Amino acid sequence: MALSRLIINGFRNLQAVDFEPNPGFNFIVGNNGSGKTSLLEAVYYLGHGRSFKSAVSQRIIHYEQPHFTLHARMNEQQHEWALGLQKTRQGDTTVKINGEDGNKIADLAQLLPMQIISPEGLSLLNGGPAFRRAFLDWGLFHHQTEFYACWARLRRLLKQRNAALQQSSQYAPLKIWDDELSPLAQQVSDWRRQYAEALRPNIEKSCRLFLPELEIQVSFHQGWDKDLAYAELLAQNFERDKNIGYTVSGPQKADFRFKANGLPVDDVLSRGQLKLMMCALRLAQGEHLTETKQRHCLFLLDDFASELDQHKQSLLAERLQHSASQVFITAISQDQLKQMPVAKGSLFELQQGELARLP
Ligand SMILES: Nc1ncnc2c1ncn2[C@@H]1O[C@H](COP(=O)(O)OP(=O)(O)OP(=O)(O)O)[C@@H](O)[C@H]1O
Repeated sequence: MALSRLIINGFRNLQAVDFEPNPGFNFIVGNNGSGKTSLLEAVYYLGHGRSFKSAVSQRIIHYEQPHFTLHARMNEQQHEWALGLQKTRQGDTTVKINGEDGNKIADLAQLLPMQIISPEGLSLLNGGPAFRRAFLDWGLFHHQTEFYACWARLRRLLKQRNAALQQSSQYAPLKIWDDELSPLAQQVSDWRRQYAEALRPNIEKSCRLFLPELEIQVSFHQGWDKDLAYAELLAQNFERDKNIGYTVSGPQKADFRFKANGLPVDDVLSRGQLKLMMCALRLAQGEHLTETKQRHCLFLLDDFASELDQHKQSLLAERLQHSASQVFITAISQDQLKQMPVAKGSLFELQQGELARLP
């Protein structure tokens, strides 16, 4: 999968960007504040319907514009898609696929599997479990067609159960929710466990390459005692859940933990090592998608050179090349791209939100 044209209007300081990306490497250089991260953020927004930087989409719209629009032309296995997304200051979102309205963000996300490696992305390793659940669920979204609907239904049921918890003094009225909720929770957990297991060899291989000095262990935790059926646990925990006011255990608390030499990675790894581990995980997930679904992720790398020594930079360049994916890489200057195969890709420069192709 590769974007063959990208048009960005009114997105942060990118007033009118229109270019034809290289199907391989795209290097974007520019001074601080020129719009490099914003360009990656725009591509990410198109594939996720949200930013990786800002929780409030209105702040992303150019100060003087009523909306932003993103258009892309995308090719995959001899098919071409025209994708469009517009977000207004009022919060309305329009998604168009091949000129047709009424599509959802999930439809765009399905077409555009992508991985981001950015300074914010370190939260995958040093943030809360929600970031690691999102990592697993990204994989399931692309591997298991029923996952998205099942997880959405489960989340709705949990919300309703939490509201009911505040009103019931007996367990009996909650059992109606729990009878529906339990099999869904069990199913989501089974899928997550299976995916985590399937991904493990890719993660181990990738970590051995990027962090050969460390023994990395990965483990999946489903969010409740694995020897207990979820329905049983909900009934058992009723009093505790009622006192706290919400459902304490379950798939909404699952985690995918990483240890280095037996210790939590966020405690022992340097910042550079954390970045390498993030690269290893993202590349492993992309590689697994290609192996199992014959699909290529798009890779977005913000501030590629920071924290990495030259050897690791060239290792990352090599792995990205090996992935045969389309890649967007930002750097302050061409100097920082010495370890990258610049001659094989396209080089662009951003100056105050204006993009120009360099020879
Ligand atoms: N809603 C907005 N409208 C217009 N400009 C904005 C908006 N939000 C942010 N900006 C500006 O857009 C510019 C682009 O920021 P961006 O983070 O993309 O730069 P960058 O090239 O990645 O910089 P750095 O190298 O410092 O990371 C900044 O000057 C920022 O102040």
